[in-house]
Amino acid sequence: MSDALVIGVLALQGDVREHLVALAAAGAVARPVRRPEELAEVDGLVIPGGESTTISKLAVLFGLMEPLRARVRDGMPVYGTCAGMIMLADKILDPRSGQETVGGIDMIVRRNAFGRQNESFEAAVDVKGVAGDPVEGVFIRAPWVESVGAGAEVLAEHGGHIVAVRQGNVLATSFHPELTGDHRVHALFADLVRARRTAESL
Ligand SMILES: NC(=O)CC[C@H](N)C(=O)O
Repeated sequence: MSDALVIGVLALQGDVREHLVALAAAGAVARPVRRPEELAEVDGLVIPGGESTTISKLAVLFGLMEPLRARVRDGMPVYGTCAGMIMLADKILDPRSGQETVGGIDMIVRRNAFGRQNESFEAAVDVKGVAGDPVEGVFIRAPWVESVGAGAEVLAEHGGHIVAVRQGNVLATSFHPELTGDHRVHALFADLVRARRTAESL
């Protein structure tokens, strides 16, 4: 087995390329994942921003929904941004009919909570676990987290709303660090993936 840390990006829809670049900058071998066989080969996975209803539908269509749930249950580290955060919520407050999630974080999210596309904004966000200056948060039709259960840890808030959460190896942010050139959140995630791999090989 090679020593390289292999992190996939779910490549059904959304800003896949930006995550591949950010993960490579964080020291991982980054690969797009579209098929269950590709999912089986990665140490960790990013679910990008995009449109959660579309990603959900395509995940079912490509036969990825159950394998995704199984790997998350099994402890594979996963990081979701924006639509990806929605995919990792155990519950959506306002799902489109038939919209499913992978789940993994005991939280309830509200889609498009920060407003429409033209109300997108940037804000400095202090993220627990990211040292130094606040992260520049890019919010694009972003969800927020209405509430978290006991197992989930809030990592950041903006305007009184929860915008970053972690539960075990599952990490989610309402905003898009992959769009800023600041790779500290991806580095934090790569550390999670590395720690999990080390734990597994003991
Ligand atoms: N930038 C984004 O990922 C937007 C998310 C989108 N509003 C959704 O519901 O999936």
